[in-house]
Amino acid sequence: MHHRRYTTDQREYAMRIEDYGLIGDLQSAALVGRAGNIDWLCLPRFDSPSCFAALVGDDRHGHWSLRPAAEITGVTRRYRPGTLILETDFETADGAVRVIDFMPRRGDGPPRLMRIVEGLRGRVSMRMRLSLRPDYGTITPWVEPAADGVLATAGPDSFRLSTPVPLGISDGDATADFTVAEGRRERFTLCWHYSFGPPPSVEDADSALARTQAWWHEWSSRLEYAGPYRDEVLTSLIVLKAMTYEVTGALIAAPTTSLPEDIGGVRNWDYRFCWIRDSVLALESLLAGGYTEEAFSFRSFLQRVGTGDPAKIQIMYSIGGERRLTEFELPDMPGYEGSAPVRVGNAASEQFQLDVYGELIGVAFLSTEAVGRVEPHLWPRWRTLIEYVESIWGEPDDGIWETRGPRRHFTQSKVMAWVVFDRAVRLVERYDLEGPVERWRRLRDEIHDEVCERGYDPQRNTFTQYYGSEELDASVLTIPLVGFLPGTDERVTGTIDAVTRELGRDGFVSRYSTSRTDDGLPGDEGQFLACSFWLVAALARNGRLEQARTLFERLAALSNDLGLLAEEYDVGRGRQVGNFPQAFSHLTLIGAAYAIAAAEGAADER
Ligand SMILES: OC[C@H]1O[C@H](O[C@H]2O[C@H](CO)[C@@H](O)[C@H](O)[C@H]2O)[C@H](O)[C@@H](O)[C@@H]1O
Repeated sequence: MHHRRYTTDQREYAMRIEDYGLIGDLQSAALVGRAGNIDWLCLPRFDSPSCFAALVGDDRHGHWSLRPAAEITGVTRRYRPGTLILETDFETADGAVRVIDFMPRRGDGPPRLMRIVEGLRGRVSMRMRLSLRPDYGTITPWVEPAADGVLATAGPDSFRLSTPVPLGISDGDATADFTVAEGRRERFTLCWHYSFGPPPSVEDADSALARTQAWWHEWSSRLEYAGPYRDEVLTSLIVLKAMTYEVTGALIAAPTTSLPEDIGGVRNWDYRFCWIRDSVLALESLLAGGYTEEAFSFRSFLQRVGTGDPAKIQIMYSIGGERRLTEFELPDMPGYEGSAPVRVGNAASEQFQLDVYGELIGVAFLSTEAVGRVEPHLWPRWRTLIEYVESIWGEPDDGIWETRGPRRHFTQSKVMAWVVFDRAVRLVERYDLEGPVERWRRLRDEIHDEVCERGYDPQRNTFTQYYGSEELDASVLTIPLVGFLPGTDERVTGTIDAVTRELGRDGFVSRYSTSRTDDGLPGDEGQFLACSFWLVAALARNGRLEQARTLFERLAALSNDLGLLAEEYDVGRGRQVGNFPQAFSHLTLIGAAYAIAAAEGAADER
């Protein structure tokens, strides 16, 4: 298996997933590699066709490289504290340079990606190549000189590169060779606009940098969390914020498509959509951190997309709220390290997943608790949804992992149906609302009894994947987290032990066994980081605080040098795998830190 390689004249760079950093402007995002290569960017939205897709292809599919021309002897990088402004320092024999990469928030302006090269020491020769290949690498734009740089046009898209550095044009690319001396700066601004409209005016890079930094600082300074692992929590919240499409309030699961869960395999999916599950859980983390604005903006998104017949509610939407996410493959795209197909769209959007109703009513309950009242126009909508769940909770579903195998009575799905009626009863009781509360109490208790009987194996003292199955599934680790059973219940203790034993690898856990569960797909996958963080939270609630801390720290150590986590970790290969960075991993990291904080608080009180 080969790594994707980056060549300069002297050296090849292998780009692992963790070699990338994220920058973004709350409407789209780019991945920047350690070698100064931007290999992924979609404009104008997260889910637009890419203009740089070397990440899942090669240099022919678009990239923007900016790095020393001579051999690089060392690379260090970091985010400016509390921001998404990335600084990469390159050491060479002739001196050192810093490349500052960021995407300023748009306001009324166009999408921009800015790169500032700063001389740190000596005089360093730099090489730049901007290779725009719109529509997932299928088009080479027409590139021509413009007043302050070049203009590249392809169909509806125009890109303007503005810089004082003299540019060349070759093979549809813009190129530059230049030298940066200590204390000097060179600036590059890439700006997108519709080719049929006028080119927008460009803000100067230094003031955009100052504005972007001030905005992120202000946002980060609002974090209301003083517990353990604060730095990791803040980084994760910044990642979640970066995945918020601020125009509509939707959140994406990850900014990439088709980074493989199994390197070389087919488990490659498009995550640039708004899953109700992932978004609700992310918002619970944002709410816990004191970020209420995002929660209410997402709630408005949900109100818009969820209008009408509750039977038509989808498990995911596009970030604009569109419903049709038709899945197709890009046959000419080789895939990350040969992991084909590269997919666009997501067929799981048509699945039936019972847990999403629990997440919806769960977040309705939480946001109500945050403000202490139910706005009168919301209760009729929530009640309609709760009544709809009365009619469907007994059906088999596709489950939280949205497997492409048969529908089942998944245990975790039923637990989330219990959440619907549990929160419904609490809403009526606490906020004096109208509703058939007696009927909901009975249903809540009926589902609880059913799960404890049919989703539980008394011989092995563990909850199982689905009714009557002997298979395990790490999703049942959420049982104590949603309040279905107390954390110290012996069935929870048994489930933690069984999942660790049977689904664990080197202390981290898989979602389920891909060989024993029919998920409709060939191949295997890595250890699912969200499940491993759920294990941390379950351990903390189970009174095993030391074990929880140790596992948290081992998981946090898997993050890259910038604190970013993909969906999974392949223990065998010692590499991050799956889409990157992934909201699910970061939001469960936050939940795990909060669970440890709560358990520490409880321990202090004893
Ligand atoms: O395992 C097959 C499925 O994998 C993806 O789903 C996973 O990602 C989602 C987004 O983070 C998450 O909500 C879900 O729980 C995960 O299983 C993929 O999106 C599906 O199309 C695919 O069937």
